[in-house]
Amino acid sequence: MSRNLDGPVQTQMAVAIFKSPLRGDHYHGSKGLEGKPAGRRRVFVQTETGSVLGMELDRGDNAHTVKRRMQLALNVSTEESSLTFGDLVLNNDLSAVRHDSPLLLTRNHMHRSSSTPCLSPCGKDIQSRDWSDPIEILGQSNHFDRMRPLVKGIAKGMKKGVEPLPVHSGLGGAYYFRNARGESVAIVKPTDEEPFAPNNPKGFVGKALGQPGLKRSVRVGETGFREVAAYLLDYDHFANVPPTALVKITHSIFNVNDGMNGNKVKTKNQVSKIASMQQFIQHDFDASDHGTSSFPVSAVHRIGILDIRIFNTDRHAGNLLVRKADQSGGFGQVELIPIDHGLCLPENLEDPYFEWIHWPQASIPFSDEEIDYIRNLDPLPMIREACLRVLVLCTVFLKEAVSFGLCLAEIGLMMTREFRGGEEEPSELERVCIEAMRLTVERELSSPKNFPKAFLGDDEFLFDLDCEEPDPETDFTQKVGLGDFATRLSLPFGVPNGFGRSLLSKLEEAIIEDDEEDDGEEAKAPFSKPQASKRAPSISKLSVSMKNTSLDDKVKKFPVANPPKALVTTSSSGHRSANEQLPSSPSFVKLADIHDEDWAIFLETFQELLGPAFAERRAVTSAQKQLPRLGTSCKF
Ligand SMILES: Nc1ncnc2c1ncn2[C@@H]1O[C@H](COP(=O)(O)OP(=O)(O)OP(=O)(O)O)[C@@H](O)[C@H]1O
Repeated sequence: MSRNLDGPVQTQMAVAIFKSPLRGDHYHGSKGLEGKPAGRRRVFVQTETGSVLGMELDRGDNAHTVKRRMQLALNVSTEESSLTFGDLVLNNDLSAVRHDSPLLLTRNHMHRSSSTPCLSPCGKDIQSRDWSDPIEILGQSNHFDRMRPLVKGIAKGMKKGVEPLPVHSGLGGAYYFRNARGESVAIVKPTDEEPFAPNNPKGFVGKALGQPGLKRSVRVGETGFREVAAYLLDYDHFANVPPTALVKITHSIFNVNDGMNGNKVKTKNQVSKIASMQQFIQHDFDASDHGTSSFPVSAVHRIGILDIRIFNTDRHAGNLLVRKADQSGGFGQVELIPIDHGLCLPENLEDPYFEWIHWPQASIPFSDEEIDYIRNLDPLPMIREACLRVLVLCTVFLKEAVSFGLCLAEIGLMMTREFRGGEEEPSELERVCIEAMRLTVERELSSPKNFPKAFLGDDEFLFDLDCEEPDPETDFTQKVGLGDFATRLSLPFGVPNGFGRSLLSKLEEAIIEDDEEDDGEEAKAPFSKPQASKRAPSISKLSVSMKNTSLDDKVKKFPVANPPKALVTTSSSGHRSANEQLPSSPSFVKLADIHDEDWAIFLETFQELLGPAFAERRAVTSAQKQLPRLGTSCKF
């Protein structure tokens, strides 16, 4: 991808979700998302420390005028700052910005650390300069209609002085907002109070918005939009995700740290935040408190289908609320409500977490209705490019797996990484991606004119295009083998006249050097733009054959980091340095590194490779005789 993912400054809030009203009644993707923005639009500008100002844009406004208003209203310096709208840096023209969009204002060229006082307002009365209502839904979609009565109810409650209740569980700041009768009706999670975000109230601080967060592939401040994305992607309310919207909300309950060391500011002023707001669902337990055998197969399947599609990295039992269907107290069927989708749609493939993977329900074949639902799915382009690629890939994967006849557990297992001897290995899905990347590269290399595109930006050249004879010692194609899949597929990986072979061997040499240089680098800047020389390594990691993969040792294993749950169990007292605490999960596959022009060919190749991979998975499942026999005859 040509886009710079070196994100803190340039790509903060994934807001393409708001580019288009989503089609309300259907789950097929909308291809033509662009619409003409109106002349007058209101937007919500957030600083990287979380302060938010609503403002109305006129046709003649530009990035400079927005910055100027921010400076006047919040008394922040806007020199050397960038205004961004999702992946787009707004240099001047604001025509791409749509009504009700959140924009982000960040400082350039600044090392952000826990001690960095980023654009902070200096105690001015922001609210007197902000014309917007106490709660405003961001984005226009009829999917948010279900939130409107809720918002009204909360506004009435606020008028009557009903205070929200802070939620003590979880790592992020969260609040139950209540209606005038004092009933909790929504859970609100401000984006700047997420774990490690500047205003986290539980001591997990140390990052600016836009930096890698609890999961390296999910930036701080962007979990809220994922919560909304999960709701919007839950077409037909199939998995039962509670209605969720992004809001701009003003209240004195919210937490503000002093911007330097995470200490809470004592005076409780009204403060505006951008937050996810989700309908509060009355429930009796969560799935960690309850035997799973009473969970309906269809509920598990539906949630699993969503999790696979959105590559959920956080489906632990606590994120499944359980409500007794029979409120009379009988121990009958229950309803499952999936919550907390802030860590779905990572920018790179990670190790997902699917609590349901070993539940017997997940090994029951999909029903006809579920298969129909999956067949009709179409990825909806509505989010940051890198996450969109994960969504597209996972939707294709799900559809193909179901056509092949795999069950939920098999699909989930293919996505899950293995830990051997305390080290992490790529999942089967990642191996297929790696192989597809390799074949894509080889296809590119078979066409000399295209060579630079596979690895480099349009104006960057890394290797001499000389034409040496292939050296069997260094011949990359021989060394890595093409794997069972490639040979079965008869893809055009042959490289004419030794030309590409020579290039490939050079490439591998460069990769090895580069990998050596890179060690440690990535940990520091996981979102840094892949430089020409840095794109290759992720492609090099495809030095695998699919089965009994002999990955190069350098890329094969990564020490297992503490999973995020380890953080959950630690006490929330005291401040956590994000750098100390962040788990370091390796990225074997960076979909964002694939050049735009190669994406389609990669996807096609990926799809072609899936059949053999599914067959292997099926063979493994059949061989696992020790598993309990599961089939449609199981009773739940
Ligand atoms: N829609 C909802 N309805 C009712 N209760 C909810 C809802 N969403 C969350 N909760 C409650 O709030 C708690 C915290 O929410 P959530 O897990 O989403 O926060 P979090 O800070 O992201 O947590 P974690 O750190 O575990 O990921 C949940 O354990 C659950 O009890």
